[in-house]
Amino acid sequence: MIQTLKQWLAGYKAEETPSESIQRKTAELQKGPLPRHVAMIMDGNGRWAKKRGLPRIAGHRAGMQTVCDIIRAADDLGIEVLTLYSFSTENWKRPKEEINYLMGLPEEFLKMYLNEIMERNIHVRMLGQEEGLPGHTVNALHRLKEATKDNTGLELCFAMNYGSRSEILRAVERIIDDVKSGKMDKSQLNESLFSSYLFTANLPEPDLMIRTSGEVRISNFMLWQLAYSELCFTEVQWPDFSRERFYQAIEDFQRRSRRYGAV
Ligand SMILES: Cc1cc(N2CCCCCC2)n2ncc(-c3ccc(F)cc3)c2n1
Repeated sequence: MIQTLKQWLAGYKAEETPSESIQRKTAELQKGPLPRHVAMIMDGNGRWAKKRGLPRIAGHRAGMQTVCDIIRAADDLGIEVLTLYSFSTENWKRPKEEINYLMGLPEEFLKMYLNEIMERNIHVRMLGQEEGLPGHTVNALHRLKEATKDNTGLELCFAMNYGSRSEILRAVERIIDDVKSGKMDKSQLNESLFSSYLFTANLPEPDLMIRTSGEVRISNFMLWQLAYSELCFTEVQWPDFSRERFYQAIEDFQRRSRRYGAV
C-alpha cells in the first residue's frame, strides 16, 4: 500500500492552479512587445442583458465587473495606459432611467474599488467634458482623481461624456484663442502641438484599440489618436469579455508586431 502511494506521489504532476496559470501566461506575454496604451470600446452590455431577458442596466452592472477584471489584467501585464470608453456624447439619447443608472457607476466604482486602485498605485484620469454631467458624478470623478493624483502606476483613463469630433473642435477653438491672444503663433502649429490641446495631452497614442460585441466601427472615439493604432474587433459582448480574451488580443497584437516589424 505504502509502495503504491509512493509510486503515485512520484508520478503525480501537480495541476496548475488558476492563479499559477495566469502568472505563467502573464510572464509569457511580458516577453513580447506590449502595447504601451490600450483603448477599449466596451460594447454589447445592453444586448447581453436582452439575450438573458434582463433589463439593460443588468448588462451595465455585469460590465462593471469586467472593467475591474481588465484593469487588473492590464496592471499585472505592465500596460502603461488603459482607456475605457465609458459614456459617449451620443449616449445622452438613451432612456432617462438608463442614463441615471450609468451616471451612478463612477460612485459605484469609487466605493467598490478605490482601495484596490490605491494598492495597485493606479492613477485615474477622465477624458471628456464635465459640463452636462450630474454633480454627484462629477464629485465621484474628482474624488477618484484627487485620491490617485500622486500614484505613478497604470494610467487609467475613463472617457466620460466624450466625443472625438467635439474634442477636436474644442482644440481648434482653443488654438484660435491662443493665436488671437498672442499666446502662440500660427507658424508653430504642428501635429504634436495640436495633440497637446486634446483631452489625451501627454499620453502616448493607443497602440491597440479593442472593441467588443462585433461592431466594426470607431464610433467617434479618439479619431485623431487612433491614426496608427492596431484595431481589434471581437464578437464577444463586454460582460463576457475577460482577462483570457484580453490576453488573446495582446497575443494577436504581438503576432502583428512580429509580422509588420519586418522592413
Ligand atoms: C458611465 C459609466 C458606465 C460604465 N459602464 C460599465 C462598463 C460597461 C460599459 C458601460 C457601462 N462604467 N464602468 C466604469 C465606469 C467609471 C467611469 C468613471 C470612473 F471614474 C470610474 C468608473 C463607468 N461609467
